[in-house]
Amino acid sequence: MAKRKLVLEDGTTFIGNAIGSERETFGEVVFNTGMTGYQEILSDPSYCDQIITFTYPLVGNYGINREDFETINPSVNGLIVKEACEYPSNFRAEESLDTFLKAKDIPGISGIDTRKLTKRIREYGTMKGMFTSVDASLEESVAELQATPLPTNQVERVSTIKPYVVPGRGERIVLVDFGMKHGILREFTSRNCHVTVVPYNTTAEEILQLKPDGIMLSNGPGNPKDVPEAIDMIQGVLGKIPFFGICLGHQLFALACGANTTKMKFGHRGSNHPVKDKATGNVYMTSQNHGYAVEDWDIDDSVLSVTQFALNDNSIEGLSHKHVPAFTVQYHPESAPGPQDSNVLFDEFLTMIKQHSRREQGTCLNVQM
Ligand SMILES: NC(=O)CC[C@H](N)C(=O)O
Repeated sequence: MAKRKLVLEDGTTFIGNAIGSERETFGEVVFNTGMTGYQEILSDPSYCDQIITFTYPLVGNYGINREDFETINPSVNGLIVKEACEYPSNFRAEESLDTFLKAKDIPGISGIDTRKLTKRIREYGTMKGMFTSVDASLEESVAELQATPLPTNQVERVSTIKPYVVPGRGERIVLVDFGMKHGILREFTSRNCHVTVVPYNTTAEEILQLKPDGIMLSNGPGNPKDVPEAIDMIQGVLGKIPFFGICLGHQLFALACGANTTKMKFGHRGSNHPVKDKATGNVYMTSQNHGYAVEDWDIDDSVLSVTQFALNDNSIEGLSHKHVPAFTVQYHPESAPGPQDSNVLFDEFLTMIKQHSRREQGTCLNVQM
């Protein structure tokens, strides 16, 4: 098997086996602690431009199937694993991990000590890294890594270019696609909603013209501050239509309400992050994938309530607006992959929509009287 080298910007090197495509890539190296779900994770557009290392030592054992993609065009820049299974065994498997990586032009490296790599990232924070040939000069690679900034503006690359409709007989939802996981769309279609998926830069006026009952702000890659058009849009529709936001959608909602976001040291990526709901005291196990978080110290508490927080580091995991129907979570209630403890949030959103429309109708009746 051909060899490949992973170089980090601090000069740490790992030599392993080349898997996937031949491409020599560069990206932010992040780790995911999920024990399963590699297909969903590799195809989650929120990982655009990043190189993912799995802490679970065996990846690929149940292959790749047709149903579990979060998008069919993954934008991840690389994969790092301890052991990549060559011969998957599962009734749903249609191809091996390596075949999939080659078909999607994603390079990877196997056979390295992913625990050592993860400990390094935990200690120093996420770092830039690149795949090179084994005999490439370390000095040159490190100089290149240090001189090359991480890419920005990923949302415009992964969002849909044109709006499209998935018809249904229930509530009319406008789903703003910042790099949407298809799991979010599936949650609405399974509840019979009529979903219009729109590009990330759709304006408030364009959304209002669609007369939605509710607006869903999707997850997405990169820094929320790279998407100012979405912040304007949110300010333009807030209070007119009920809102629900997930992950990047949560961060954009916070920015639109005057809060701030900041980059975390190494983020939250995994399938078992405990989150506590302040009102009920319930703890949910959640699926997470984020490198930014809403800062808690400058939230205007006359506008926003912090509804949930992470038990691992106390960071903000949920927000709701104090005066208008809008709430958001930092984690992934659609799971895909991960536990489904918080899936009920989609039902709560549909209940919020019904209550809002009853209130609006009540207001109209009062006006007529
Ligand atoms: N999954 C997401 O939506 C991620 C949001 C954002 N890109 C972050 O890393 O924090």
